[in-house]
Amino acid sequence: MAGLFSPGLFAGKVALVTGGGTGIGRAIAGQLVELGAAVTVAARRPEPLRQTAAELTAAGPGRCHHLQADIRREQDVLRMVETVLERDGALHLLVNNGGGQFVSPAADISRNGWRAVIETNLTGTFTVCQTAHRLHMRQHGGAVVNIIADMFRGFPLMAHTGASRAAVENLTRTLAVEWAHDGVRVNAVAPGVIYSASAAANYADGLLEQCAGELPARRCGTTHEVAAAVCFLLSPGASYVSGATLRVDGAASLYARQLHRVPAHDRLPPYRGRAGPTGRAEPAAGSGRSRDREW
Ligand SMILES: CCCCCCCCCCC/C=C/C(=O)SCCNC(=O)CCNC(=O)[C@H](O)C(C)(C)COP(=O)(O)OP(=O)(O)OC[C@H]1O[C@@H](n2cnc3c(N)ncnc32)[C@H](O)[C@@H]1OP(=O)(O)O
Ligand SMILES: NC(=O)C1=CN([C@@H]2O[C@H](COP(=O)(O)OP(=O)(O)OC[C@H]3O[C@@H](n4cnc5c(N)ncnc54)[C@H](OP(=O)(O)O)[C@@H]3O)[C@@H](O)[C@H]2O)C=CC1
Repeated sequence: MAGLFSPGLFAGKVALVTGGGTGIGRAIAGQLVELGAAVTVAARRPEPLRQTAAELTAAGPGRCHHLQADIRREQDVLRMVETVLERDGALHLLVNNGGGQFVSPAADISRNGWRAVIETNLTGTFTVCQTAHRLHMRQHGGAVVNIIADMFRGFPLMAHTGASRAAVENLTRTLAVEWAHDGVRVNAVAPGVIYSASAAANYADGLLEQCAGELPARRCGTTHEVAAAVCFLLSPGASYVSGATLRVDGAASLYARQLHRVPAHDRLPPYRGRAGPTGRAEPAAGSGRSRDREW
């Protein structure tokens, strides 16, 4: 992406990227460092964080620190934001990218599985936003980008992530209004199917490759394409953009194909009003059989 944004665009800016050790978060942190920011990447596993911070700092011209934190733990979030403020003296740019889910029919998601995803994607994102605002942005302004997902038509087989990401989109709009007078802009980026090592590993059996040929773009997105959108929203070029969701999906959210295919069935009989002259209901439209189930 070299050359897309002005060199030094984020010089003197302090950024925090959750989930910044891998995949999309790493690409976002990389572009911010390339544009001069002092970035902290935070997540649970220390090794990817350490490696990312070392590689990005070596590449410069900005620098990258790392910090272990679980966004589901309030104390971790407080320590994370306090550490950035103590070390770098400010927090101008926040990217809530840390998150995850698993593939499961809604009927089979355990209560704990549901809670794990909601607490990570929704409550974790809220806690980080609220803490960053309380400790710094309320007084000094800033820009926030929340990473969500393509849940605009629901998210069959990932109900927990669909619900949590839709909630974060709504939260984004609320915060954009509530925090406007503090000089804080809050936006969301909704990636479509993005090729990351984690996505490839978690969506097994070549699912991503299979998806690629069925997307309008005929390929998956790259982590760098998501990062470029995030950098735009964080930049002064987006100074009048707040409460928006930018879809980075090559039009996939407008296209019919989903992870889940509805099997052939005739379980949704039509309502036909009063029975006809025979007193008997007509057969269901489009079905050779009449199920005429009532409940
Ligand atoms: C042609 C177009 C078609 C479109 C097709 C689109 C397809 C691709 C779309 C891609 C969209 C998004 C992609 C990504 O986000 S990729 C990268 C994100 N990374 C991850 O999601 C990481 C993997 N996930 C996790 O780490 C976990 O799922 C979790 C988020 C839950 C992490 O929580 P935690 O570490 O706390 O997890 P625990 O192991 O403690 O489990 C907590 C409970 O959750 C249950 N669980 C966890 N994993 C699964 C699973 N795979 N299946 C079922 N249940 C799971 C676990 O059992 C615990 O519950 P119980 O105590 O009740 O057992
Ligand atoms: N790839 C895709 O197609 C899409 C991805 N997304 C979302 O974009 C984000 C990045 O995804 P991607 O880069 O593909 O996958 P990754 O798995 O590489 O990124 C998720 C990151 O979140 C971190 N994370 C997870 N749980 C927590 C937690 N409790 N506290 C702190 N950090 C946490 C992970 O690190 P660690 O496990 O060490 O904590 C990891 O670095 C995720 O939120 C993902 O759901 C949305 C739509 C599509």
